Amino acid sequence: MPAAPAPAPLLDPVALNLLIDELVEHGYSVRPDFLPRQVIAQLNDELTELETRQQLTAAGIGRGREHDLRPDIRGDAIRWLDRNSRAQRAYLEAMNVLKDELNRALYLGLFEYEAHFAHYPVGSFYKKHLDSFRGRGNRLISSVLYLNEDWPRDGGGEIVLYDPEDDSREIARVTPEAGTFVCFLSEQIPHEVLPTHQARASVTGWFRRNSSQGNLVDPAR
Ligand SMILES: O=C(O)CCC(=O)C(=O)O
Ligand SMILES: [Fe+2]
Repeated sequence: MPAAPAPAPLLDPVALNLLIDELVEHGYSVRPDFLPRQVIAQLNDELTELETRQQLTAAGIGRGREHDLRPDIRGDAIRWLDRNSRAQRAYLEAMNVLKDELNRALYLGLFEYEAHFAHYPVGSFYKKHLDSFRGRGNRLISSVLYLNEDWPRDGGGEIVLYDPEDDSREIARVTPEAGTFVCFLSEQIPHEVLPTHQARASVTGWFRRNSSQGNLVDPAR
């Protein structure tokens, strides 16, 4: 019996290498069409369904006890991934492959990935921020996967990345088009989400290293 053809890898090895090179050289990477279209479409359907059923929660800022709702700073609604669908598992599997590659190339000692769906309603935004405070954070690499197909030119909602040395200097502006994957060094790259003129769907996640302080393990969220 002829051997069954090997399934296509979830991540294209060439794209993976480009991502690592860009991350090392610039501190960020932008990769279009990073995952199979089907996975993106299923994640988008799942998020639409969660939104329709009102299963998303207004996002806040700060972690643990310092968590606070601040609609003047961020206006998205989120839900953490729970591996409850095939698409989520495919996505998390791809992030696991990426984590191993990052560890191999950058010796980061990453061992955990956390991610949530995010829905930005029309008019919402996320003001300029860092995902991790210098020295204190354990989020090392941030990732965003966009889910909206055919994002219009005037749709707004771009992510803007800024120079770590001068946070008024824009270094990249990316349209949130389905399949585009953005990642960057959490402790270094200030970024923001510009006001969106369309409902905007994404999966945001972080590769983390868990740092214990005394007996306290950092709260994951
Ligand atoms: O959705 C994006 O483009 C970025 C979101 C973000 O910065 C965050 O959730 O921390
Ligand atoms: Fe962020």
